[in-house]
Amino acid sequence: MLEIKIKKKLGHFDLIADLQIPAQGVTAIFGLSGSGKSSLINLVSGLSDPDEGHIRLNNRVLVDCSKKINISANHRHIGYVFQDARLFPHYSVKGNLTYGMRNVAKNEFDYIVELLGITHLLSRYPTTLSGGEKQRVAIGRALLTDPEILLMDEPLSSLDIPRKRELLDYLDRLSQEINIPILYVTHSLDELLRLAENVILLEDGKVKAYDKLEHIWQSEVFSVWKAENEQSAVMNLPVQLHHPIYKMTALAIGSQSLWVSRLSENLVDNMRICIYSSDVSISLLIPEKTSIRNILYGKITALFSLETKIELKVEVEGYVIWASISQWSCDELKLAIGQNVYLQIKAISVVK
Ligand SMILES: Nc1ncnc2c1ncn2[C@@H]1O[C@H](COP(=O)(O)OP(=O)(O)OP(=O)(O)O)[C@@H](O)[C@H]1O
Repeated sequence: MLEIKIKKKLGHFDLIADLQIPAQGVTAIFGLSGSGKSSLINLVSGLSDPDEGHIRLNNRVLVDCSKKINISANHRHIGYVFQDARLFPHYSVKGNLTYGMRNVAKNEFDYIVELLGITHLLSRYPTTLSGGEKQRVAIGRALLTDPEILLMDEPLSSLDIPRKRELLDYLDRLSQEINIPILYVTHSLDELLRLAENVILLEDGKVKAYDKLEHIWQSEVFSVWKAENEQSAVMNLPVQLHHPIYKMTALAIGSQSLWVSRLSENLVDNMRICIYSSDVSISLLIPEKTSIRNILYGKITALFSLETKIELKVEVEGYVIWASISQWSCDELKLAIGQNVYLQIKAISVVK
């Protein structure tokens, strides 16, 4: 566990955080430019010092202002990946990887190098690598120092979109396979959806929210980040079964099922999905003889009237799904809070 309880004066505001971050999975630090994201992880890495408070990693004090303890950055056992790879230009990829390497057996080295897809690059020099390849080497170098936590400060921000997607795939795999917690700074919704389990939402140096991604996504404070005029629901659902004939997988939403495309043959326990309100319509009777596979039963819990449409919040066995319909349909069906309805879901994006 990483415990952060600090105060730090930053230009026109104070950065204040009181957080307990789990010792596994990806915790994203999310917020507008200038909200204090990099400053927060710089305090953890030891690149800067808090004015007040303490930071502990797995019960080990990294810094404690009241006790005047401040462990230097190289002794914190922390891996850091910056926006730019910062490789040593005069060392080969292998030289970069082994620089600062600690407690790593040969088979572990091979495993990390393979996981990051850089085995074929070992004898190359940084100037001959693409941006994405450089970042993969930088991640490998950080991992090979045997860190207790990996800090990543917008590692994809300097890459073009195809390279971003490619590296995102590696990061996704990495986060599932390695047993090191990752503190990941980003202001990209794509990266958040794909990688984060927990999210720290920063605004002007203050923690506005800290919760599981699925909860943050539904929260009022997060609404400004989502597409204007369109609601969406993100859910992490357990896999129920794979269709024996069609490449579809059923996910359990309480006692009901949602069918989604099966993206890979790998068996996973859970899948994260996103459903946009524009893909959901409402029926008062159970729809019959329809091409739509996903029909759920739920209860309307809120109704928001927008300029051109109505957004309905529907609760399905504890999960929230949004449906977007016209004022005309809403009036004709006489929809109201507390009413039970069938949701017809036309499309579901499988996030991971
Ligand atoms: N050493 C410093 N002295 C004064 N102000 C600072 C210092 N470091 C950071 N700041 C200010 O603190 C605020 C937060 O900066 P920080 O780089 O942490 O934000 P950020 O959320 O990481 O932004 P970005 O997404 O643009 O990287 C900014 O207004 C910045 O100008």
